[in-house]
Amino acid sequence: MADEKKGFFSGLMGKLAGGGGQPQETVAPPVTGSEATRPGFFERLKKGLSRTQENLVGRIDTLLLGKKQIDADTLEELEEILITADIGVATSVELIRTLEQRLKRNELQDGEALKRALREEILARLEKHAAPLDIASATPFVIVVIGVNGVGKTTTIGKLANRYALSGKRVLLAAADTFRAAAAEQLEIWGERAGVDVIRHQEGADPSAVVFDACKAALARKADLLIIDTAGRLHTKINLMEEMKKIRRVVGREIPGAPHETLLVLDAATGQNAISQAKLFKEAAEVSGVALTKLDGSAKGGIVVAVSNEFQLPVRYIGVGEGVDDLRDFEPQQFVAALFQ
Ligand SMILES: Nc1nc2c(ncn2[C@@H]2O[C@H](COP(=O)(O)OP(=O)(O)OP(=O)(O)O)[C@@H](O)[C@H]2O)c(=O)[nH]1
Repeated sequence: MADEKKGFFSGLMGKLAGGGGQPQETVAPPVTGSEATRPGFFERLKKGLSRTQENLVGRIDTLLLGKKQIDADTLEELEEILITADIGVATSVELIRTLEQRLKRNELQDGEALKRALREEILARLEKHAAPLDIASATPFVIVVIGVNGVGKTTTIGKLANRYALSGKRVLLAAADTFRAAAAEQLEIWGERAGVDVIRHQEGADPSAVVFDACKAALARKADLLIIDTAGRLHTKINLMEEMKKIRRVVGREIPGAPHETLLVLDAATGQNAISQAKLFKEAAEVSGVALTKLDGSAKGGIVVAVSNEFQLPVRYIGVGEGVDDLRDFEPQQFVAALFQ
């Protein structure tokens, strides 16, 4: 990690520990530096995915080493690798069935052909559900962000705010996670950095009231994008459903057609746990897209495939680091190229 990045995060933590009254100078300068001094995103993606690459492609290479011929046993062993690389049981079985067909058609002459076929099949599944968010499709475009604690929800909102503000969009943030004061404070710090206003109330306030004010403010200030941070907790499914219903009702009443996106943030490093969260949140909260964080340093990047194929949820963004420019639109071609480098 770059020193300047550490500088920002210790600054941010220091500011949080010291309470909200500290002067703004305590926040260190931009996190990631310019693109000129950092490797390009594809390089960072490749580096970030290196453990997943080892866990998946590395093990496939070992399996294929010295194999003269691909047969049913090879595919059986491959299935086990796919499952343990967090691609998910259903998707792994589906991939193997397709490869079996290709084997029967004599399309898998050797290891290279098998790898190529697997890459094509994974890409086809990712592309089927890929759909980058077009925030210009409505004004203001409203994103409600949900996800359990610690998955990188606030960081993701901060990165999005920064990115869209930099591209000239008028962005507004709403701190509707009113359960913890720290959540709103953290959001404000990201807001300050991005030069974006944050609508917040006191700790313990009704999240819907924050949402109501934020919608009014977004309309009055002619915002292009309103991002709402919610507690989105999963105490019980009923609780979450009720909270989300209320928020959606308020948003929809104030801004017809909104929310345009209910974005679920998942921590890729939690593997199967993230898969369970996707299932539960999809049932309870009408999730329309996913941001997968912490792909860097995780061996469980296969869940990108599981999430989109099993739950038919578009992966909108991927996070490959703590830096402000470490969150990007998910691009299947680029992802698969980085994985099968
Ligand atoms: N390595 C890495 N770290 C990340 C990424 N995204 C977020 N983080 C880190 O994950 C930690 C948790 O992020 P938060 O944004 O505070 O998570 P949250 O979901 O808002 O959590 P609460 O505030 O507790 O609800 C922070 O230390 C972030 O810097 C990522 O893509 N890669």
